[in-house]
Amino acid sequence: MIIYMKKFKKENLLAFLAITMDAFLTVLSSVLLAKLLNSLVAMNLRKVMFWLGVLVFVWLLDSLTCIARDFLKERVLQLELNAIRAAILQPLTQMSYVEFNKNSTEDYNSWLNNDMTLLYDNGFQQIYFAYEAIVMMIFSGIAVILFHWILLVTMILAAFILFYLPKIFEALISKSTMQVSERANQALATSTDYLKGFSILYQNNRLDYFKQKIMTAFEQLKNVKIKLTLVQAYMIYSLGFVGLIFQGVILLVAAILIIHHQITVGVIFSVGNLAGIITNYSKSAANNIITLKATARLMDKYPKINSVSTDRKLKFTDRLSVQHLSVKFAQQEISYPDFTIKKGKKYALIGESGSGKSTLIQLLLGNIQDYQGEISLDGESFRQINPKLLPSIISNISQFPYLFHESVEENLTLGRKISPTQFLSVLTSTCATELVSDKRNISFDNNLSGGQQARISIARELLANKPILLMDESTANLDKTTALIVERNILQNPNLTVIMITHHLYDETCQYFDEIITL
Ligand SMILES: Nc1ncnc2c1ncn2[C@@H]1O[C@H](COP(=O)(O)OP(=O)(O)OP(=O)(O)O)[C@@H](O)[C@H]1O
Repeated sequence: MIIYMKKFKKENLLAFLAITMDAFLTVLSSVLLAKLLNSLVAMNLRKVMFWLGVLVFVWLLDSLTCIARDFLKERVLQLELNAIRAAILQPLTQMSYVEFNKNSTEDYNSWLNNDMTLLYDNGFQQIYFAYEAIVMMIFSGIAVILFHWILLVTMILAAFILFYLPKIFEALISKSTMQVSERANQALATSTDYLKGFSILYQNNRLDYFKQKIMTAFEQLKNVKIKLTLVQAYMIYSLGFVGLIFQGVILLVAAILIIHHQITVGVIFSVGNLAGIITNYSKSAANNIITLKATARLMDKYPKINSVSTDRKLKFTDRLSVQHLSVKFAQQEISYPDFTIKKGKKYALIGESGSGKSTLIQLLLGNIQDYQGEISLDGESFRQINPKLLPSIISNISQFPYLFHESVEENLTLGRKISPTQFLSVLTSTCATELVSDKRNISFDNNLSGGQQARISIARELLANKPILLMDESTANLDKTTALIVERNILQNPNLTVIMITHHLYDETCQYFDEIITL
């Protein structure tokens, strides 16, 4: 967290300055109370009026400082949180698909949302609160020494005990914070899962089950949150009690000093105030630091930036070969026949359901790395090639297109610069020209047919202009006439090497395949 605070040095400096100013003015107003009370004891109305005026001015200044403090703190807090979000996302832009899948999308979502709320409340805020507590105590200490050194010694003793007492609770709070983060992750994953599957449960009259599943996850979250609050409350209120005892002791010391004419009567007001500041802020500083330490641990789980460089450019010049390839899952082992995919040729991949067609696609994409046998690209083993490089030469069109809730155009370009000629040629070959003429700027919100979505996802991959194209039942959602046109255009493209999984080999397109691989 300190690293992120250092990133915004100037902004933090201003925020800390405003906090310091507020602490100074708060303590100053306490000291001024002594002046006011002493004037009252001396029955001097002019002086009372004067000190009251000064006090009101200090309060006004303090209110303005508080507005500035809140603004500056919030601004830097938001900058820091977004910098952490960027640091969570950065490694994702550099990792392989296998590494990305080590965590679920719900995990990532939870880190970017739930964890940021925890880091905001129990992390960064606590640093600013702790700093506020420390400067309050320092200023109060300076103010107290103006009255009598014995008061300062008593207050330091109180502050010391109140600061170290909460250590007893540290481990418990740390454990409870981690539990809250984990349960929040799980609740988010469950609610996302059941909300996505709402239509299935609706059709099956199982909406009670829908509610019950989501609520069970939130019940578990509720329990750990209550536990965390309870542990924090035990700490805060037991310390509060000890703090009150110390305030009593400090007032007693002040009373003894007044009786012995060591300090004036008016000081009692200020001492009461300053004792309150010191005891309250010393215990809250301890609480802030413990909560902060517990929360900072959250950041350990985020992926770190992988420093392996990926400067190498991968090329496909001749062939992709598979030899003695097999992959083991818990329940079964799938073995593949040997085959060679030659540059520019077209292959149909057929086989019964469960024979391993989609698994082969995942192997060729480098998304499964635990396999036996050999896959090689132009004679180089896949095991020697960084899997992150494979997407630069291989496109994959799945049977289940995913469209972002953006315009059709953005779904096609994904922010890439594409020449109008290439754009038009790809859209024509995928029978998708009408989509860009009519719906180019509409935002996708499940308002396109299955066939339209499929055509957009096919066009999107072709626009990437990569030499190898893997298709997993990609035209299954299209009517036969359109499917035939799209398939034929792809199969007739001499620049593409195509491996097409299909359950229906049409006579019309059969002639374009160079080989049929049967699993
Ligand atoms: N990640 C995995 N973990 C365990 N088993 C898996 C995994 N992926 C696939 N399988 C199993 O491997 C087998 C082959 O699955 P795959 O999806 O490759 O078949 P397919 O030929 O594409 O089937 P279909 O034509 O029905 O789509 C199936 O029995 C499946 O259960």
